[in-house]
Amino acid sequence: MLRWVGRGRLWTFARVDGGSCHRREAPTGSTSNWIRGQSSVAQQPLCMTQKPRKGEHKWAAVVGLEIHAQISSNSKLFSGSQVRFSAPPNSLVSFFDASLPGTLPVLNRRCVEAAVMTGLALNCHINKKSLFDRKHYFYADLPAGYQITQQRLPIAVNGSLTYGVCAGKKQSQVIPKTVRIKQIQLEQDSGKSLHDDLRSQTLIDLNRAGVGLLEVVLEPDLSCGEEAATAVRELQLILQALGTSQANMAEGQLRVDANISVHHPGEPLGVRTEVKNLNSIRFLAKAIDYEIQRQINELENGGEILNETRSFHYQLGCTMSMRDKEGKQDYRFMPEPNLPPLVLYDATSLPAGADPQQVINIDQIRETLPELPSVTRERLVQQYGMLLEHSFTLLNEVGLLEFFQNVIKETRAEPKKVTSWVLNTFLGYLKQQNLAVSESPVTPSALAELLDLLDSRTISSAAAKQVFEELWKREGKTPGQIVSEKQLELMEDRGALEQLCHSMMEAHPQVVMDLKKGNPRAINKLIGLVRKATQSRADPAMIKEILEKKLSS
Ligand SMILES: Nc1ncnc2c1ncn2[C@@H]1O[C@H](COP(=O)(O)OP(=O)(O)OP(=O)(O)O)[C@@H](O)[C@H]1O
Ligand SMILES: [Mg+2]
Ligand SMILES: [Mg+2]
Repeated sequence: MLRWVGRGRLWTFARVDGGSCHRREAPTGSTSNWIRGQSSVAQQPLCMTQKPRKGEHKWAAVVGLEIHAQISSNSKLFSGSQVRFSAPPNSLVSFFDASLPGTLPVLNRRCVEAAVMTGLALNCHINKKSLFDRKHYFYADLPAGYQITQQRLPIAVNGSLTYGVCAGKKQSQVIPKTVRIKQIQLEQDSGKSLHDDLRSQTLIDLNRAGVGLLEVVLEPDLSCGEEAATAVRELQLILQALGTSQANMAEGQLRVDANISVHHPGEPLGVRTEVKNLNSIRFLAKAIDYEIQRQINELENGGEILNETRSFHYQLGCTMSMRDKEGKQDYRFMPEPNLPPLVLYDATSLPAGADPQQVINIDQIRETLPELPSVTRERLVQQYGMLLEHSFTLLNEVGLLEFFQNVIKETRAEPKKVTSWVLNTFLGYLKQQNLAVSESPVTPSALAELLDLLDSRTISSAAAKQVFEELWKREGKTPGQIVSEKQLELMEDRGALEQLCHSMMEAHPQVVMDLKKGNPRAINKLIGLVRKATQSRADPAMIKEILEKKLSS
């Protein structure tokens, strides 16, 4: 472990016991409910349909995001060191990553292909020639004193990202929105500083130093935390579908800087603050909404907004100033002298007889683009007749779409029935116990078998719920075994059911009276009583038919 003594000043290389360094826990938090309005009542975003708070109507908020996504690649952007999360500190560091003199960068082809693929998926123009620059700043986890990035001429520009925000009474309406993408640039990640406040020292881990990043810079088109959260979630799904980044925020593979300002509508944009390193979608939304409100309050009280960098304190739920009010940092950008321009080809420019191993062909990458989340949602709506908001839920929960598709493959039940069981019952149980899809005790095959039993009218839907509950107990029994052990088969004996209906009517003359007086709810009461008596084994439709016949005779 490298030790940085006296935070911010001197630093020396020293070896410390491997076990003495602890990863600072990244703020976690479920991202599962991100689309359903994250903001607390105290921090309502301006863009929502609720009544604005006092003073808010005079202000418009502007949000622009810089999103850093770690590229899924076996090795780093300019060195052959492995890329792996949670490896022992400083075990994945080449001489180049540690900036030893005389080492030179060698561009990783995979990272370039990932950037092109992401650019194409985000409707960007891919620059056939892009350049690398050095961005200088001093920090202990940046051993070279500069980061190689693409400031002057990035690999992709002028794209767009379309996402859907839920609205309406039950949030069941999906409003499509688009945010422009200014550029996507390739750059190196920095190392990690691990602050040990007890011993007043900072430990440096260079495993992350030099990992390839895609910086996606959005134009300031967003207007509140919820919009930002939804856009980032969509980008996350796109990156995961492309396989260009695992984009797991809890593991720091996707980090967001949020630039925020407020202004009076019709007037120029206000001064922006930048809230750095937000690594949970929930906190991103919270931080933005807090910061918007803070700026409004500040300006309403005669104060001014400083162009400063802030951090979000996720326990207190507020943003705090990180750096001095010294204006914009001078990064002393300069061309990277050790890297030539990055040249890409397409059908129009590919030299005849070019070795495919030596060139990167944009058209070829375009052909390998997989189905993107927006297309998957449309397909789900078309193929299975589900509501658009249901397709959103299926994609939002990690692994849920795959689970759904596996159930569909194995069951004869109608897709609508499968959708309802997966989204209501299955997801409901998962949420209640805070489990991920991969941790579910119920497998797709088990649910498919259960739905088949329901479809073939072997069991009633109430009995199916009972079977599901049993499956959830992880006792290793199949739905068929549970049904026969608990004798849950639908009651086929019509004579016995008629008898039961008869005695139930005799035992509850008041309900029968109510029914005769025209109270439509009374029949449900009788059906309920009969079903209870049969432990939900009787078909409610058959009970209803028998009762109606008896009542009219
Ligand atoms: N007035 C504004 N209010 C809110 N966001 C803004 C405003 N002006 C610009 N932005 C956003 O700020 C971000 C600027 O990012 P960019 O990478 O270009 O520069 P930077 O923040 O100065 O540099 P760095 O990469 O060092 O953070 C963009 O996402 C842009 O949309
Ligand atoms: Mg930037
Ligand atoms: Mg910035």
